[in-house]
Amino acid sequence: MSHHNTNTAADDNSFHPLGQLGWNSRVEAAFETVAPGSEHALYPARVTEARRGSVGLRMPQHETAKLSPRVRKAAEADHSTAPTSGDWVAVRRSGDAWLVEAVLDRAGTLVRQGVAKDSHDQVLAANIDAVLICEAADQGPNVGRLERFLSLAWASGATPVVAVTKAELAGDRLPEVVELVETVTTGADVHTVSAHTGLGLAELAARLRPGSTWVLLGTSGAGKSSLLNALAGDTVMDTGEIRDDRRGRHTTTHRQLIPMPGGALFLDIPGVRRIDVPGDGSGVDRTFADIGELAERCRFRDCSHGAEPGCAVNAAVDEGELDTRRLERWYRLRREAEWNRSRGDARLRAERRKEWKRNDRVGREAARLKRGF
Ligand SMILES: Nc1nc2c(ncn2[C@@H]2O[C@H](COP(=O)(O)OP(=O)(O)OP(=O)(O)O)[C@@H](O)[C@H]2O)c(=O)[nH]1
Ligand SMILES: [Zn+2]
Repeated sequence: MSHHNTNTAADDNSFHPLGQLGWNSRVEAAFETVAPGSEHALYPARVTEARRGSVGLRMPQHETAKLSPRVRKAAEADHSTAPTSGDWVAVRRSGDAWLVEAVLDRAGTLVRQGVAKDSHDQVLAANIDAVLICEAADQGPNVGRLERFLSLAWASGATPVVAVTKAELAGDRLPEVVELVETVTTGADVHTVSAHTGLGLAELAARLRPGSTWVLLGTSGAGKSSLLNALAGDTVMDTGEIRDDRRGRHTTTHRQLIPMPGGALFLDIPGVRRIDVPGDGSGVDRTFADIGELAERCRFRDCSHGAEPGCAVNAAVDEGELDTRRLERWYRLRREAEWNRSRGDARLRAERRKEWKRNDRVGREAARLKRGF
């Protein structure tokens, strides 16, 4: 397959030993903020896999590193600071082992909100530039699901790109499917592709800027693995049939940071299918930017788009420019985002209360010892 890169990298890092892993001037600057002040010799590395208490790394060779006491403690206090897939870290040698001394400042992060009351937000992937959202042409499309993936992607700070996969299976319905997808993908580009026929692959490959880091989102069976294999021109991921047939990984090496021929990288992170809307609501706002624009034209600044006069949102619905179902989904996702945030706040409050109680106890204990009884 040929690869045309229409976009040029902001800085050419192909000469750098870590250039193949997405090293760039931003990461270099982040590294420079921790390295000189350290008493140890520090080396930069990229996390490919987060495990319990340790991480898999590329530097550029594969290594495993444990967390330094400081990084471990910080992670215990705030889970979101734990090194995660895609993170750049500073490591040092300690005997035979590598130790993660610092997690470098992140750019885009894909965050899954804690679901249980006491669970923390989980950073699924760090330093991602783009999210490729896959939606199969023969299964809907499910626009509500797409909006959720888009909200998550926008909130990450990365650029979402939508792939309508398995295009050839939609037959005559394809234009209709793509049109429907486009009604909910304001601001995101849509590519119609087929891993089987090769349709649209060169155009999509052209989007994969060298050194950029991508994450795949999409429901099970959407064709993510097949698409990645087709883009790579190689079997880099197991696809549905193989998994079903052999109940094991077929690919020779399980690579979590998968290099594409053009120099882009795909982070393969397990368990990204369960999607909750990020609490800050910014992702939802970006996803529904079309409605946001309409709302700006309402007569009242605080219009609730109910029965108010001069409501531009309702006018758009009346004129058939805005689907009421999309409007309802916008309300629902905003409510969810709001709810998630308040829940997060409640959790923070509870944590703080616990900490105060602990400090109180420690203080009382110290006072008791001082009094000598
Ligand atoms: N006809 C056709 N089938 C496809 C295409 N892409 C993928 N498939 C099939 O769709 C099924 C699911 O594809 P996968 O690539 O495994 O899907 P996935 O999104 O990686 O699935 P999970 O790993 O479960 O999330 C497989 O049986 C593929 O062969 C395509 O372009 N055309
Ligand atoms: Zn209004």
